[in-house]
Amino acid sequence: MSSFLEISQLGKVYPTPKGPAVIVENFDLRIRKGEFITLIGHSGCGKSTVLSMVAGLTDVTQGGIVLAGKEVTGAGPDRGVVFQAPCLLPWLTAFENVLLGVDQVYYTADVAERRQIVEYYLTVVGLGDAMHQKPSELSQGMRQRCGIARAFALSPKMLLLDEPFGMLDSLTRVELQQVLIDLWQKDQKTALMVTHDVDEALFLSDRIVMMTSGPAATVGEILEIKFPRPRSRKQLLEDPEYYRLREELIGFLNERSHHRPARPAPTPSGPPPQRGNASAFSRLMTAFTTA
Ligand SMILES: Nc1ncnc2c1ncn2[C@@H]1O[C@H](COP(=O)(O)OP(=O)(O)OP(=O)(O)O)[C@@H](O)[C@H]1O
Repeated sequence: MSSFLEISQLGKVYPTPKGPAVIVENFDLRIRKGEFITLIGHSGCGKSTVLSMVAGLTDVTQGGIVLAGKEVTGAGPDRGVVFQAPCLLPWLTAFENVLLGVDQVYYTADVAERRQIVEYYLTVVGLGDAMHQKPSELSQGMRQRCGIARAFALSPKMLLLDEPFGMLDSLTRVELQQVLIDLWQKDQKTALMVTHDVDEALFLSDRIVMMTSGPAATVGEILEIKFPRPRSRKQLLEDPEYYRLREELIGFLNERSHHRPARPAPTPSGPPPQRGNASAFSRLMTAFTTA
């Protein structure tokens, strides 16, 4: 398979007062152009650390990352990052926040073209009527819509999303999953996203990468999600295959993620998962039935 992103033998060791903590070890993953990959695993296993190394925001201790044939050595506009909370500048409007990056990336385009790009993405994410409001005048969901618009407007080669819907209520979460996947499909982006939510992963992904629990977390299993696109949530929930895949994911998270050789390391194991998978499913079902 030809890879767009190649993560090879990736490792991360953090210095701690008790000595070096091996967080991620021998993490190998190849992602094709246009794929949507989610990373799932127990809280504290190292998902964000992997994403952050791909974003170039955290140094790599071992191994390497190659994006579109070029080694990742730091952050850059070829990777659009969306975090749980979209760091917007509070004194600028949503429009100006997105324009800030667009001005840098499309510096050869004229002003009207740049404004058109910003307006287009803010409208597509549903902020057409609120684009001239400041972050303090926007709801959490609207701010996250702005963060998504900003990431896509910069036309990155790859989208990196770290639990982008983690702070949203279930209805908004479901709405924004749809916004994200529609944009991803339209712009034909390659995406790597961290999530705790198995239903979110099943709805969005081409493949779900299950990470083993730390210390020294790595790729445990990879699940292929072959539901046709565009996906309808209703159809997924009526498909027995959905529940089989869901069982497999939960089974891995409950048991198999721990079944790896014990490795003495000075790091404490992470805290228990913040969101139970069963409750994530209930939230999704509630969102459906109340939508
Ligand atoms: N700068 C750092 N220095 C030392 N340890 C760190 C640092 N950053 C993260 N860690 C540790 O690395 C481990 C993995 O953290 P990370 O945030 O990548 O996990 P995660 O799987 O994304 O967690 P969650 O699902 O809770 O967001 C944790 O034990 C964390 O405490």
